Amino acid sequence: MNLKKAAAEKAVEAIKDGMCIGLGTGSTAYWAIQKIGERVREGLKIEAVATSVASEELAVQLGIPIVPFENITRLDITIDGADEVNPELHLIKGGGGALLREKIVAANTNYFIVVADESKAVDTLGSFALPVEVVPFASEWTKRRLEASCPDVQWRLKDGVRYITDNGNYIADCRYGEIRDPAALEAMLNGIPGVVDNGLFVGMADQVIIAKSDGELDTRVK
Ligand SMILES: O=C(CO)[C@H](O)[C@H](O)COP(=O)(O)O
Repeated sequence: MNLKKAAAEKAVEAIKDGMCIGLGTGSTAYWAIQKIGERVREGLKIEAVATSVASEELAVQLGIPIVPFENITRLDITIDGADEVNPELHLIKGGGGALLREKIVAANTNYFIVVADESKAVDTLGSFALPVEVVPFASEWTKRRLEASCPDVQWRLKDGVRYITDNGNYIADCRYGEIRDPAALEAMLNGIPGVVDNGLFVGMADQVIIAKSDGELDTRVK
């Protein structure tokens, strides 16, 4: 059974004619975009904004009408994946490098649905390295500031060179081990000059759908 697909397809049931939809990024959001594409081909009338170039390209291929974010005044539902989800529905996101656009879209949506397989459900956030988006200027200085609170900070690489986000920035992956106070850490990191944003999504998810290997869908709401 494809757990990511099961969770994603359940979330897509919430989408209705006339809605503006935020499209997430990653291998779980992929299945949501595929299902939305199928429903659009069957006649569903929606508009969408994407959280990454990759998701936008996929949506266009599938015939989903993409509009510039600036052109819309409301976003009804966003469906996106996560790297970790804790019992309070706080998240780590950004494993796919799209955390900044994902956070902007999630922050401006009326109802943010997170879809995941059961491997993403954790008691305490932090085993997954927290992605922090950093501007290239003085990036080593910013990294040293990150190292003051985190024992293991690594630049994300792609094909042996620094990974560059859709916004032209770097990602520092920060392995905290355990994040006891996600809200405090999120605020502290975003207070460091040179940090654009980080992958902690605190209090943003309205609903989380977790697909379990026994076939059940565990739906949690805020
Ligand atoms: O935050 C993300 C991308 O920036 C993804 O939603 C997150 O990494 C989960 O990805 P996947 O669904 O492939 O496991």
